[in-house]
Amino acid sequence: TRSSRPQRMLAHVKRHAARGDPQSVIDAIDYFCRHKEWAMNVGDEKGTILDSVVCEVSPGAVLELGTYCGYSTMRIARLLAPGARLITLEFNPANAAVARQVIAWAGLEHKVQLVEGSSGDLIPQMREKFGIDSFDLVFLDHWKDWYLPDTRLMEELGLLHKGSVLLADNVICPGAPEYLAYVRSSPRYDSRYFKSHLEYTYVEDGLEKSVFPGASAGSRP
Ligand SMILES: O=C(NCCCOCn1ccc2cnccc21)c1cc(-c2ccc(F)cc2)cc(O)c1O
Ligand SMILES: [Mg+2]
Repeated sequence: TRSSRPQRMLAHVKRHAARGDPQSVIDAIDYFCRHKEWAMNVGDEKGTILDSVVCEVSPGAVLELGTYCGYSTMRIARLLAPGARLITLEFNPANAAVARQVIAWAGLEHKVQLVEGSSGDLIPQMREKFGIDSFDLVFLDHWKDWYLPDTRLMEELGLLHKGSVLLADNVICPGAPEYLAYVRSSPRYDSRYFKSHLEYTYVEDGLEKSVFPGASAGSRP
């Protein structure tokens, strides 16, 4: 049967990127998506904003919701300090299989734990299964209408601490209106919009960065 777009992307990576060189894998995917076939990676423009937030937070524990082909996974993992951990969740097994190979080609598999399944099922298992107490950074890039319920779930499970950062992709396109309204209105978050463009296009999109000031914020003194 005909190959999938992620499979063609992986073939392009293996042909054009150097093993063990994350930047060359990132560049190969950006080239593929800009000049051959568009794909929904966060991309180079929003990617530099992601990079700057990762460097600012210098997280010990990161959760990524939405691996897809592993592009943002690599952007984050290549900037992590030794010993820091990135857990990434992917719902689609075929995409997960491609992502594992992309991450391995970049030589970043020892920094990344890719878990297949739904965030709603896996987030409640973070402590028991992965020994995670809380996350310093969460990158939301999965189903856009799941951003808010999953954020509420992480709050309720105590997986966010004072200063935890939520960074959400696609808050304009495709859009996450209920999530945006929540993080921008809740006294529980200091939220800021980084205007950019939908990956590899001129359409507006952006990232919303929301800092969790602590569970007590917004409750009665
Ligand atoms: O849809 C998008 N991403 C989500 C994928 C499924 O994610 C499912 N998924 C992955 C883990 C996971 C865990 N639990 C549940 C669902 C879970 C997405 C879409 C576009 C886009 C923009 C314009 C268009 F014309 C067409 C598409 C751009 C993006 O940057 C995106 O991220
Ligand atoms: Mg996205």
